[in-house]
This record gives sequence, structure tokens and C-alpha cells, in this order.
Amino acid sequence: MSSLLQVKNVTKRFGGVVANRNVSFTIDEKDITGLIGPNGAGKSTLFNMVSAVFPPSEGEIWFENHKIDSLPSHKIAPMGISRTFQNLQVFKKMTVIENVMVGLHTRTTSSLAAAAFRFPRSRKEEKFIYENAMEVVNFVGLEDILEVDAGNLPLGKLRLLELARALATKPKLLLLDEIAAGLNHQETLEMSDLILKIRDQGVSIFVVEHDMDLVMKICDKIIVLDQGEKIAEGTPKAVQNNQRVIEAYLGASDEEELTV
Ligand SMILES: Nc1ncnc2c1ncn2[C@@H]1O[C@H](COP(=O)(O)OP(=O)(O)OP(=O)(O)O)[C@@H](O)[C@H]1O
Repeated sequence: MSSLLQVKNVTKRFGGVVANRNVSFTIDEKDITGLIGPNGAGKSTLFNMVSAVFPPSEGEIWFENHKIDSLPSHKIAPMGISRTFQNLQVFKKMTVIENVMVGLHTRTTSSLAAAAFRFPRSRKEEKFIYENAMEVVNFVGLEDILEVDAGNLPLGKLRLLELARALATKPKLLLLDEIAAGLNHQETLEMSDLILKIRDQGVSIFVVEHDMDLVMKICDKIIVLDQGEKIAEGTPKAVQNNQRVIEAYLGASDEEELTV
């Protein structure tokens, strides 16, 4: 199996705070890779660097044959990297289908102005965008609420909409930022199945997640951070039995649990 993404000796400093120190790992094709660690371990910082929210202070990030660590986020989306946000980036006054269609504009060439004036070329693009949006809406199971405003949706449906928006650009690498946060048990199970279904379509997935049940169930490989450093990497079982990992979680707050 070849690696799709390589994180090489990445360090991130915020002033005097070292949020990540010398972290290296790879994400392999068609794998689900999880990123876990106690509060403040540096998960969000690492995730944000992989999705080009900000660059590392030191080290490199490679996607396929491209060095992406100093690219802006709008440049990595067309390369095939897409992410969801824990704090949901949906437009509340737009319908479900409109939200997904807006997400697809990054992949088309006409400007928004051209789309607004409905030039012939943009009409063709609009059809393309609509059909692609419908495909992902069906895939995540939101087809019955196409015309409902996002602002009227419960959290479970909003998380599916956020996922649909990220999937619409047909990523090779999908980054999921706490996609199960706030979901009930049944919704979390459905989300796990959906993530596995996405992987079965050939997409590599990188998840940062507090829900250990979900992580242990779906991940092929887990990276564990503690105080900014990678302390373990391996299968869910290996990581769960790793002494350093157990100690890191035992030293963490009561909210954090490694057991499943
Ligand atoms: N913009 C920033 N400026 C200064 N310090 C930061 C910034 N972002 C993160 N940090 C610090 O970097 C460290 C790692 O934070 P980070 O949010 O990446 O951890 P985390 O594992 O995602 O935590 P949590 O599970 O609580 O979300 C923390 O000490 C945090 O206070």
C-alpha cells in the first residue's frame, strides 16, 4: 500500500508554546487513520496544518508528489484534499442542496458572476454541479430533505450535510474533524457505517475524534499525540495496549477515556 500523505518532522510553535514537536507519520491510500490524544495534545494543530489552515514552523507535508505545507487551503482542495469542521461551516439560510452546490464551486471554472448571469457555459456547469450535488446528497441519505433550510436541521443532519459538502469535491483524502461530536449512539453508529462506505469507494480518511468507540471501530491505524509529540502509532488494539498511551490518558482529565 502506498502512502498518500506524508508528514515529516513537523513542529508548530505559537510564540513560546510548542503545540507539535517533530511529528512524522503517513496516511496510506484507502486507509482510515485516526488521530487521538488527551486535551491539549496538539491534535487540532496538526489537523489544521494538514488541511493548510496554517503552515508548520518546521518540517514538511507532502501529498502525492506535491509539497503542500506552504500552500493556502484553496490550493489544496482542487488537489483532492477536503475537510469537515467541528463547528459546522454550513450556510443556515440555504437549503440542503444549495449548501452542497456551493461547496462544489471550488471545482468549476466559471466565476460566481458568470453563474449569476447564467452564461451558456455556466448553465452547463450548473447542471454538472447539480448532478454531482444530488449524487452526494443521496449517498449520505439527505435526499428527503433537499429543500429544507440548513438552519432548520437537527445536529445529526447538519453533520451529514457538512460531510456531503466535503464529499462533493470528490476528495482523495477526506479529513473529518470530530464528525461525531454531539451525536447520539444511533447516529454515531450510522456515521461509522457511512465513513466505512466512503473508504470502500477508495477515499483515504483522516479523523480527529474524541469518541473512542468510533475511532477503535473504524480506524486501520491510530496516531497518538501527547503534549505535542507522537507517542504511539499502530492498530487500534496495539494502541489500546500501549503503556505510554495508557499513562497519557490516565494523567488526563476525567472527560477523556481510552476504554471502549
Ligand atoms: N493559536 C494558538 N495560539 C497559542 N497556543 C495555541 C494555539 N493553538 C493551540 N495552542 C496551544 O497548543 C497546544 C495544543 O493545542 P491543540 O488545540 O492543538 O490540542 P488538541 O489536542 O486539539 O486539544 P483538544 O482535544 O482540547 O481540542 C495547547 O497547549 C494549546 O493551548
